Amino acid sequence: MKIVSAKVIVTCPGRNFVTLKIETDQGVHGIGDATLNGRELSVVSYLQDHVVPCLIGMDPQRIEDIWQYLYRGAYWRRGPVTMRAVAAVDVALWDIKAKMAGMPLYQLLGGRSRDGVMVYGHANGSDIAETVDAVGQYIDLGYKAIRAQTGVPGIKDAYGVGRGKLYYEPADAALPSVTGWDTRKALNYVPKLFDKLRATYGFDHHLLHDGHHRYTPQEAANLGKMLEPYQLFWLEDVTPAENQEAFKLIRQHTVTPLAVGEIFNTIWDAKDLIQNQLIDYIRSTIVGAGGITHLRRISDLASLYQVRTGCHGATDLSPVTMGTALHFDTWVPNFGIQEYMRHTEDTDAVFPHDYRFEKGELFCGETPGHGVDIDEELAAKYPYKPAYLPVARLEDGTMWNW
Ligand SMILES: O=C(O)C(=O)C[C@H](O)[C@H](O)CO
Ligand SMILES: [Mg+2]
Repeated sequence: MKIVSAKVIVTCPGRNFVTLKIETDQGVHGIGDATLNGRELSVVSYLQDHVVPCLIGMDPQRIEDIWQYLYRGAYWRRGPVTMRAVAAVDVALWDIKAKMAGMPLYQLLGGRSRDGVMVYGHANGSDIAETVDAVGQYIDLGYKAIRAQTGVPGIKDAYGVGRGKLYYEPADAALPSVTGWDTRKALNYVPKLFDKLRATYGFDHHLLHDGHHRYTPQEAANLGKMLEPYQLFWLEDVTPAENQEAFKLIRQHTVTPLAVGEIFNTIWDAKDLIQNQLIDYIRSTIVGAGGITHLRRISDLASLYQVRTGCHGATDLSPVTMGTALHFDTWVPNFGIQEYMRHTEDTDAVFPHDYRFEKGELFCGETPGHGVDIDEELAAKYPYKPAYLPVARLEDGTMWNW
């Protein structure tokens, strides 16, 4: 069996997506997601110019060997661009293998560990009252777990506050828009949100919050401690994870569960945090961390330390990643939760899929493969549009972490 073509498809049905379609001499094709939000074309070039020429003629059944070829063989390892390209190939090959076997992907991974996959949605509002209402709407939709982000008085365009109700899309301008940040204001305001949420809705639902890399370790520890009475499911990315020692300080001061890893690319980014039991949930997902082949290694390491998975699932991860992640979540023994930001109708039409939402859970389908395809004719109607993630500055103009 041979790979006869590998095509990179860029489409923007409301936001940009990069998709790799691999075709075989047996007429079976597979697709993988390669989207890197705000830096999409770098992965397009990596794939088109440097990966596709190597793939033609290879045996698509040799998933592990091709993974090693692309990872070791490049000499330059890791990084978001490389690992997204590797992920796209890997997922397309798993899709092909599962189609050839006539099985939904979760069966190939080892079969079902659960019926449905608990997801969390994103509730947000410009202030506490609006966010409390938004959380109520998610509860009404049947969600069991909800991430709550609020605008903070005095902070311009605080992280996580969208414009529509169920949709949130931060990559919104042809050049990065400038948002603000003020830790003091956030530390005074965010705990009040969770106080109000628990007073309004009680403790039956899981609540989550994303610090989006904004706090110093000491501030993060303080926030975690202040949030303890509200029993969060997790506090995410509360400080940047480049310096993983920082998490020791946070851990010493709070029992609020910690989640990290949506910007990690490999097991090497996560290894120390996991082995030192400094986090409770690992956020890496299929497209970010080298596909099924590599994410499986990360989750196996995590399982040794009772760290559970919490795959990233923002809108910049295409339905291909979502569908694949759901097969992974359905199998993975140490599953925690899956993030679920809904895609727009236009996106869903470009990527026909068989997963479905019901009562706070997502269910992968039984179609052979990962259950997601691309309508190339429709995709061609939505040409690429430059769109950047915002940047953040403090009040005095200092650059901060968005
Ligand atoms: O979904 C989350 O938790 C995020 O932090 C979303 C990220 O900002 C988004 O994926 C960036 O592209
Ligand atoms: Mg996040």
